[in-house]
Amino acid sequence: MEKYLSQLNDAQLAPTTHVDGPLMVIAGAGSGKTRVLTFRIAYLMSKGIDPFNILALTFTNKAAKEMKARIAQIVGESEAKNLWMGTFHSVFAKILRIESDRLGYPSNFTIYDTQDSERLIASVIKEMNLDKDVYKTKQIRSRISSFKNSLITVRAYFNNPELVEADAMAKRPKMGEVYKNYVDRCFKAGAMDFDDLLLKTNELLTRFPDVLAKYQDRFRYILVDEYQDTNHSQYLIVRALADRFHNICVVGDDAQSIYAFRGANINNILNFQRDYSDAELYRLEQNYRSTKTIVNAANSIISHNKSKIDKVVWTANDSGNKIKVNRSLTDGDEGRFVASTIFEMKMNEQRNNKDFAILYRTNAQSRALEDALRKRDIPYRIYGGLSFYQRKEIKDLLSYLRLIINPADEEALKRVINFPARGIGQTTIDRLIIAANQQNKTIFEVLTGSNLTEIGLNAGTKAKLNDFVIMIQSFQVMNQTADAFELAEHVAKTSGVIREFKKDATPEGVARVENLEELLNGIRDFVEGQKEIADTTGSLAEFLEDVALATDLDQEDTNDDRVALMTIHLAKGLEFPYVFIVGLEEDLFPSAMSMNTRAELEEERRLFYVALTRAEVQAYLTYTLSRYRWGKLIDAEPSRFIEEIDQQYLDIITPIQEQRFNPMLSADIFGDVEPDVVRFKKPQVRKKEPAPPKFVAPKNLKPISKASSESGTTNLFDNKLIEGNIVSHLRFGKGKVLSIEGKGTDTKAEINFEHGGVKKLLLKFAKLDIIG
Ligand SMILES: Nc1ncnc2c1ncn2[C@@H]1O[C@H](COP(=O)(O)OP(=O)(O)OP(=O)(O)O)[C@@H](O)[C@H]1O
Ligand SMILES: [Mg+2]
Repeated sequence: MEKYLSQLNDAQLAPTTHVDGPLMVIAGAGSGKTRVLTFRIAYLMSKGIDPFNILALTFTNKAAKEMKARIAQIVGESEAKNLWMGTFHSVFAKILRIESDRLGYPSNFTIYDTQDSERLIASVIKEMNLDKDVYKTKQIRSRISSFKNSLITVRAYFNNPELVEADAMAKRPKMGEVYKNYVDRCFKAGAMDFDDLLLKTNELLTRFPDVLAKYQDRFRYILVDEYQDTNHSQYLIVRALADRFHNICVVGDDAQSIYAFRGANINNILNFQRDYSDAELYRLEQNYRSTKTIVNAANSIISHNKSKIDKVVWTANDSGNKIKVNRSLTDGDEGRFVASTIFEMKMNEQRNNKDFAILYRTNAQSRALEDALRKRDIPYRIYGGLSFYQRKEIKDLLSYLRLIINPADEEALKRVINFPARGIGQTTIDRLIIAANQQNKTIFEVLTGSNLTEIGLNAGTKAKLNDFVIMIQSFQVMNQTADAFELAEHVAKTSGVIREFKKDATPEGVARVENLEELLNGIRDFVEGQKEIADTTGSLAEFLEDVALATDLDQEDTNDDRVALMTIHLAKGLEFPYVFIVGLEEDLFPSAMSMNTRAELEEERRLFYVALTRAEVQAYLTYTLSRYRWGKLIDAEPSRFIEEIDQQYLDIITPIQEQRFNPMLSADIFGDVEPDVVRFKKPQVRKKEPAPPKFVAPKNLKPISKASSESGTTNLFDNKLIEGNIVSHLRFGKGKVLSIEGKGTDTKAEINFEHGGVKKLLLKFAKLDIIG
């Protein structure tokens, strides 16, 4: 039997080695569902199934990457890279590009992010002369999003009197027209929003039976992780694709369904056996992640939910410490408690920053925590929130790049036509939009093909517009030969974007310029990465796709040593030795907005279950007696969830801060929390199975030959790089050379990197330092 299969228990082995026919694994947190999915893919490949025929859908791109790296370790990189693996959005964006002409879209369609969609909606509302206090952009966008996720097209909307009436009742009688205009404008701009990526895939598969047949034939084996959180649109796609071979494997946990508010439908689990009458159902019961205390406490919490599939979760791990519950006076105190506990644990237990996660219900809670971590010099990273790519300066430059690839992209054009200011006013832009609407053209087409005098523009304005068009066209010409980095750098300079931000000498302005430089670095990295990796091509279009589909968890390199801060929603599927769940107060968690019905409250409880089950060794629950919310200090009450946990698993910490509370001391590094509150015994957790053979660089290795100059490319193919060398790479970190093949400028090395797994690099491009 394959060696890796010995890393599974019998219950896990059964679904892993189930090859043909539908199967579903329903099991509690930490029981190895994701592991089963990963190993099953390796197993299918070992049975001769072509990786091109396997489609695996994950919750984040990061999860897909990790899964692929794990599979590569088992079956080899060259095989693993042919798997179709990623989020629903990224996989189907790829397919939509291939099939775009069927739907009348260009293959270089832009993907609008939430911000682009909101801007377009705001623009439509303004053009329609509607009251923006009634037609609120965010509300309209989320309504359109839910239409799309329920596959309610514009036509279906108008054919549905209930929907029309509901909007009339809500004093938004023009909702349907706003929806229609928004959809038309996206289409004309050659743009899809996130929800379109699913909606259009459904349209593609229903309207074109030959396309459906093609992908049914391609994806003979389909696997879906976190199945409990698929929405209706995703469900239909999966069902259509699996309809021919029925080789569909879904894994999930109804107790972790936390996206109902975004349309996730728990019935997808319940209906699985109805859809596939021969479906095999597997259950896993043993949790490998957490201590007995955590597993039992989580079980006691979820037992309060009425609607659930009953299941057993137990663990052979040690009991571990009780869950610590800490009360603070204010959110500032809560932050200080968390920071000093982490500080102490690092000192006493030699823990790393990345062993800790702080989970909260809402992004707004991060500020107090950040302040406290900063005071203790504890490095942290916030996931979610405004991502790098949504910052103003970044979007400005990206909009130029988008326009090069897709000149129809209306949002990109509106963003940069007068940025940096070149004397093209709002009236001119409004006239252009009207002309484009009347002539059924894109704005760029109006600019290049129309008689601009006819639409009332004077000679001066026309000259300015002409300069703009010529600039964009010159970029397009350059795009045919230059790589994405050369082009982006040229655009940043020529367009004046960098110059504009450099004028601003405030710290904010300086930070913006740094961010732009960071973006350019990122593009350079991307281009070099593409050049290095054999058999791939890199282009500006590919870079933009990467950016558009980056999810909140995918940002930057996540391997460095930092405390993780994120909302519980984002933490799904992850695990950390130490987990703080903060802000456990009524109206915050459970959220005040989710307590109207039992169903909503049960979803909050599942969210709490997800949070608690992220912890491997120790969980902390914290709440405060007062908290700043909506700009004022309000009294808070402990969350009902704390009471609902079987109390034998809790250790209520004496709230020493109250006795010692003295704001003057709060900056004192040891002054705010009594040390013995946080000096815990060494947790006795059963050592888990040996970690997969991940490369770990030997400690204290000093570079012995610095092969690369600061900026130059290393010519390592004529250096004597040999198998077994330890090398260091800018992006992938340290790695070990597994093998070398080819000669001269074609020399390639297969390297197992700390960050990024096994990669095959062309040495003439690879920037490597030999360090051992
Ligand atoms: N048979 C096993 N032996 C040892 N460790 C295991 C085994 N099965 C799973 N694990 C480990 O237990 C942890 C939880 O596994 P995994 O993440 O696959 O669970 P899951 O069911 O997907 O959890 P979640 O519901 O949170 O997504 C991981 O660290 C995994 O490596
Ligand atoms: Mg999982």
